[in-house]
Amino acid sequence: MKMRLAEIAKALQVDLTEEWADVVVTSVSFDTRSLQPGALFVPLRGEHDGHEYIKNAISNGAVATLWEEGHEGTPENFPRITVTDSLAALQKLAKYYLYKINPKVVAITGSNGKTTTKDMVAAILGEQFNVKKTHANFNNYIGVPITVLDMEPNTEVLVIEMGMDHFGELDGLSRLVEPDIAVITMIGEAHIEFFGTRDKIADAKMEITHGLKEDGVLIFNGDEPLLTQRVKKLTQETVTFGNRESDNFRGLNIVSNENKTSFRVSKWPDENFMIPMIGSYNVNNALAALSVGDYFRIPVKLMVKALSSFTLTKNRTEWIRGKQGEKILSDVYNSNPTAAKLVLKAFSEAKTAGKRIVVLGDMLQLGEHSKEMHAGLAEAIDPQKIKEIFLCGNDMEQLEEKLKDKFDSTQLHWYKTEEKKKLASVLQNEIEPEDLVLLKGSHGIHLEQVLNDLT
Ligand SMILES: CC(=O)N[C@H]1[C@@H](OP(=O)(O)OP(=O)(O)OC[C@H]2O[C@@H](n3ccc(=O)[nH]c3=O)[C@H](O)[C@@H]2O)O[C@H](CO)[C@@H](O)[C@@H]1O[C@H](C)C(=O)N[C@@H](C)C(=O)N[C@H](CCC(=O)N[C@@H](CCC[C@@H](N)C(=O)O)C(=O)O)C(=O)O
Ligand SMILES: Nc1ncnc2c1ncn2[C@@H]1O[C@H](COP(=O)(O)OP(=O)(O)OP(=O)(O)O)[C@@H](O)[C@H]1O
Ligand SMILES: C[C@@H](N)C(=O)N[C@H](C)C(=O)O
Repeated sequence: MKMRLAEIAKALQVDLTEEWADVVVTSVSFDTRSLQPGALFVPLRGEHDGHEYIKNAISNGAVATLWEEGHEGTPENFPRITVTDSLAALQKLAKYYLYKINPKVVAITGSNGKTTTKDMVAAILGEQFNVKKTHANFNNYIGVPITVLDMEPNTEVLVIEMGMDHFGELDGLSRLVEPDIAVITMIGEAHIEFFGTRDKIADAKMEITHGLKEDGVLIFNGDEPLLTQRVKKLTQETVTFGNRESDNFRGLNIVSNENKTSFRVSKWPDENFMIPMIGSYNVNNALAALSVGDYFRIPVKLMVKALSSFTLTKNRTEWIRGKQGEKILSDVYNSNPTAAKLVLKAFSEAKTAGKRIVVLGDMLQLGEHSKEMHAGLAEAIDPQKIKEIFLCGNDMEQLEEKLKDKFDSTQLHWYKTEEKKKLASVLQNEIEPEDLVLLKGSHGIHLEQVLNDLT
């Protein structure tokens, strides 16, 4: 971006000291640890208050800052815009910048598959448009405005991931970006602790349509009755993807192995599609992305090409070579029952001359039924396929109990969350070069620490 402070102050409808009017901002940052020279610093509150880091911001090259009125430590003689609430100002500035750049907006949500679908959509649209996509998993009330403000002036399409774990969050994000296309990948159990039922998760996910333009489109998983029921109330056009005869984009002839998944699509029966990743469930993500590409009239041959070589954000079923030559399937960004069962089943079919070893971390935010949901993973763990299991976290102890009749004590290990180092050490001694290792656990369990010990 390139905006004068005078323009930013006008967008925020606040006063500005005249001498600072021509200061030019080229980016916006809420974290001095990654702030780039030329940035407008936006102090936000986490465990600490971002205002404490103003000196770091200045030394790292910030040219101006937002500053909440009444805050101590005001940086005298440093360009600042005084606001009531810096987070609200960040969101308001994002809204202004979005209108200024005026891209088409594709908003993506769902219990699983948001990031994967976002990456696929960006790859497909990138064949013919200047695309800005969400960085990593920046998908909330901070991440979305930061993504908007990170757009280049020539951005034609904004592909934005939207996450939520409470009612009202997607409502706010949707009204902020006013999507032309909204995508709901699926309804699972992620964050069910805060909703109680999948039914209520579906209600929350439908909030993504609250800002959807009247001539916009909702693209959703037609295999999900919780969605097919709810979309009937919409005035906007709807498009479905999935595995039903009636779906606009239906997956066919799906063949998946550890490195790639090939499939066909009902709309283009003569085209062979391939995604360079394990897991037939990822075909639904690809179908959602193809639905978006079709809306933008991307030629199918370009969509085939884009999907065959797209770059997936790290730690989503990513194969990594371990120290001993083993292959590690890293799925450590997050976990919930649907995702865990699906990746366990896909991993169980991966070819190997050695053992398949599974490391499962707790699935967080599952609420009152968490323990039984953890035990329920047993249905996806076949002792004929999985030779050794390492479990990490309080609720995974339920799964250990459930598996004791299938695995003996040399094959089944449970550790507390804080014992990851010990888990990694024992695991290291079990691993042989031909083995495959799956790592899957919630963000808060931080299995990436085990991954780091193995690589
Ligand atoms: C407010 C904030 O910036 N938090 C980030 C900060 O967290 P922390 O509490 O450690 O901040 P501090 O107390 O250390 O610092 C306070 C502020 O000062 C800044 N600062 C600090 C030190 C310094 O030297 N310089 C500084 O400028 C600092 O940046 C703070 O602003 O740091 C963490 C580590 O980097 C960040 O992780 C944290 O970011 C939070 C989590 C955040 O929301 N970041 C967004 C950009 C984002 O989108 N993050 C996503 C994850 C989003 C997510 O969880 N999505 C959910 C669904 C939505 C749930 C919603 N209810 C919610 O609460 O988010 C999902 O399921 O996907 C990501 O990073 O992946
Ligand atoms: N369509 C899908 N259905 C079920 N599980 C999926 C699907 N897509 C991905 N997954 C599983 O969810 C994991 C996370 O995928 P991805 O990061 O794309 O989802 P996400 O919705 O962004 O997740 P999070 O909200 O945790 O960031 C994958 O590694 C895989 O295990
Ligand atoms: C990424 C974050 N919002 C999230 O989903 N957290 C899970 C539940 C966790 O803390 O593991």
